[in-house]
This record gives sequence, C-alpha cells and structure tokens, in this order.
Amino acid sequence: MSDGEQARGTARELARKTAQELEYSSGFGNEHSSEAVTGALPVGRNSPQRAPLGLYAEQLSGTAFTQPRAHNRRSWLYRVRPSAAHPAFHRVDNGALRSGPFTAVPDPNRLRWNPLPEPPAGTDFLSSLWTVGGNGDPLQRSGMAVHLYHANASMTDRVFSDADGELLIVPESGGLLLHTEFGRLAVEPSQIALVPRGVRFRVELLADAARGYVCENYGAPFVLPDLGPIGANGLANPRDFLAPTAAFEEAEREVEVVNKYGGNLWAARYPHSPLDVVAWHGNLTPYVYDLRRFNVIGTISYDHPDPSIFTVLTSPTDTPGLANVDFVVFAPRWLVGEDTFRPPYFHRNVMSEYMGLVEGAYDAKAEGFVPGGGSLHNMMSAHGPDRETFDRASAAELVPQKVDDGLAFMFETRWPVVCTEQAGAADHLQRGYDDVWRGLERHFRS
Ligand SMILES: O=C(O)Cc1cc(O)ccc1O
Ligand SMILES: [Fe+2]
Repeated sequence: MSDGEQARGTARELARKTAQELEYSSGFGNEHSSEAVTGALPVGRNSPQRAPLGLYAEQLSGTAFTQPRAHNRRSWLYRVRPSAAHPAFHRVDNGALRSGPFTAVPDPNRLRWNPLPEPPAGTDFLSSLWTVGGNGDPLQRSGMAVHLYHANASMTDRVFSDADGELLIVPESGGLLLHTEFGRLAVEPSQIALVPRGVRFRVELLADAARGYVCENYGAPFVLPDLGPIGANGLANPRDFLAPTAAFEEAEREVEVVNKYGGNLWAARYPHSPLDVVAWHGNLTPYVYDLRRFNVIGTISYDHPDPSIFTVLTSPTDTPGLANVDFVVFAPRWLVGEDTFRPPYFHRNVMSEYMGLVEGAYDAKAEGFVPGGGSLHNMMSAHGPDRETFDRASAAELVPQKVDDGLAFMFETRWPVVCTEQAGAADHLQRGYDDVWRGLERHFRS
C-alpha cells in the first residue's frame, strides 16, 4: 500500500467514526440552537455590542425579512471571522455543471440513462457534478436542476456554496460526511441531505466512491407538504429531520471557496477555513432525513392513488398546490387494492418527472431502470408501465402484496426539464427506450 493510500484509509476510518458519533438536533424548521463551546451563544439578543468569546455575529437569511412568520427562515451564526472578510472571487471552470436558463431545444421524447461512468482518480463531489437538465432561472429564484455526482475523493482544502439554490442530495451508493458551517451531517443511501442556499460545506467520502443525485432547487425552500384530510401526522414526520450540532474547523491554511453564482462557478482563496462557526441558532439549517422513516399512505380499497401522496418535501410557488419541485419517494409498502391495476397507470402529466433509483427495482419497470440511472418523462409525454409490467399486473392474482424490493424517487417539477447537451449525447443514454412500450397490442374488438 502506498503512503497516499494509507493516509486515505486512515482518514476514511476517522470519518466513519466521526459519522457514527454525531449528535443531531431534531425537528423540521424548528428554532434550533447549538454551541460547540459553552457560552458562545449570546443570551437574550442576537447581536450584543461584543459577541461572546470574541466571535463575530452574522445573520444568514433564507427568506425575505418580511415573509410571514410561518415561512420565515433565518439563522444567526457566531463565527471566528465574519464571512465578509474574504478576497475577490474569480471565475473558474464549470466542469460538467450546467445551470438555468437551459436553452437547448426541449425534447418530447421519453429518456432514460444508465449510471454515470467511473470518474478519473481524484474526483471530488464538486468536480464530479454532472448536470442532466433543468428549468427556470436561478437569478429569478425559480425552477430547478437535476445533477448527478460520482466521486472517489474527499474535498479537503476546498468548500462549496451554492448561491443559486438549495441542494437536495440523494446518495445511491457510498455514504457522505458533510462538513457544513452548521456542523457535520452523515448521509447514507436511503437517506437524504439538504444544504440551504449559500451554506458552505465540503464533502468527505465514507467509502472509496460515492454516487448519487442532486436536486438544485432555485425556488422557495423545501417544506413539508400540508396533510389536508390525512390529519396531523403522516408522510415525513417533522421530528425525523435532523439538524447538525455546531462544530468548527480551526484550519489556518489556504482553503479554496467555490461559489455557484448565477449559473457559474467562482472561487476565492481564503487564508483559513470558512467552516468556523462556533455556535448558531435559528430555523435555517442543513438537515438529514432517513427515507425509511417515511410513513407511506395508500389505498386500502381500490385504484392506484396519484403519487402526490408520496411527497416528502415540496418547494411551493405563488400558486397554491403548484410545486416548483416536489421530492417524492416510492418506499416499501403493501399493495392491497381490489380489482385494481396496481402499478403506476398510463398517463400524460402536465408536470415533468425525473426519476432515480436508490436500490432494487421500481414497480412500473420490469428492467432497464437501474440504481444510479435515471429517467425523464417530460410534460405531456406518455408513459407508465412497460409492456412486461402491464402484462404481469393485468394477470396477477390480487392477494396482498408487499413491494419492498426497491427505493425509487422522483423530482417532479412545474416546467419541462430541458436536457443539457451532454445528457442528450451521453454514451450512457439508453437508445431505444421507446421499445419498452412496444408490443402493447390491440385487445379491443368492436
Ligand atoms: O411515472 C412514474 O412512474 C411516476 C408515477 C407514479 C405513480 O404511482 C403514478 C403516477 C406517476 O407519474
Ligand atoms: Fe409518471
């Protein structure tokens, strides 16, 4: 084993131990507070004349100051240096990261991809980001983008922040340890992590490689959906969302800070780590959520309900019920519908659907939709069960059936997802996807 490999192995062990020992503060959108050093949080005010322990007080807002209290998100950070103390940012290469406005010709075809290929050695989370497509415009704070990552190195002396949107990270293989301004979060496949707009973080790998999906939400921050007649409980329960506890880095060495701003990457070299928040309080935080905690609701009589009942998080727009983007999960559940075609039905949807698979299989597709891959069924494109699934489900004996062989998800968005050139030309784009619906024969005879 080379010295480099040995050092990486030791770092990995340390990261795994850290991940296991992390403490969290629970509750979606709660007023959390945390201090890594006792006495670092001021009492009774946010901005005393001199903040405790010589720290700098700084507010980070996620909503306009004047948004109604129920929607308002902000946190106060008490840090070694104020964020304002930084050198100029300069444009750096965007790599395979693309951003709205997406200007390619919108494609009405159903598209499906295999997983991203192996990255070159030394590829970290940030440099591995590869954009599938998106919609809207980050400067209008509306729309979203779908990215994939496939990394085999940790970010050590560089951190990332995205001024264009919050990042919903959906790992598919390999765990991640996110070092954020608010503290550390560990996230494994079957869990998700969210990093709010502008929050700086670096990604350390908990395995030799890590692969997954990212929804970059340019719009209003994700919230839990209203429950309506479901009642006061159900779907994703607020207490299962975990915020970090404060932890800070004291590194007085050069750190590259990369900022996505207006669609491009900009970088500045700081003489220290900006992950230097000693204490914080507020309701704008990164968080993790375990999708296995999702309380799945479905029919106990007949018909296949619309997948909106599987919504984990929604980014609302000014139109009630119309999401900028929903994050929807197809988690293990029982199917008991009588006289019902149980898998997803054939449909054309005004919303646009990007789907990914964390593990196993998905009940609308017999094969070809694989973990780490993805599919895009854009506005009004006709899709649903493939022929094999249709035949099987039409003939199945309708005994109670547990669907527990996979975990799929969907980013469902109000506008068509316009693909990037690289996604449209990729080797891992499955040519011939239309064929999964071939052979759906005429049965009707007049
Ligand atoms: O297309 C898909 O597989 C997603 C989906 C699932 C479902 O249960 C109903 C509608 C729908 O779009
Ligand atoms: Fe669909």
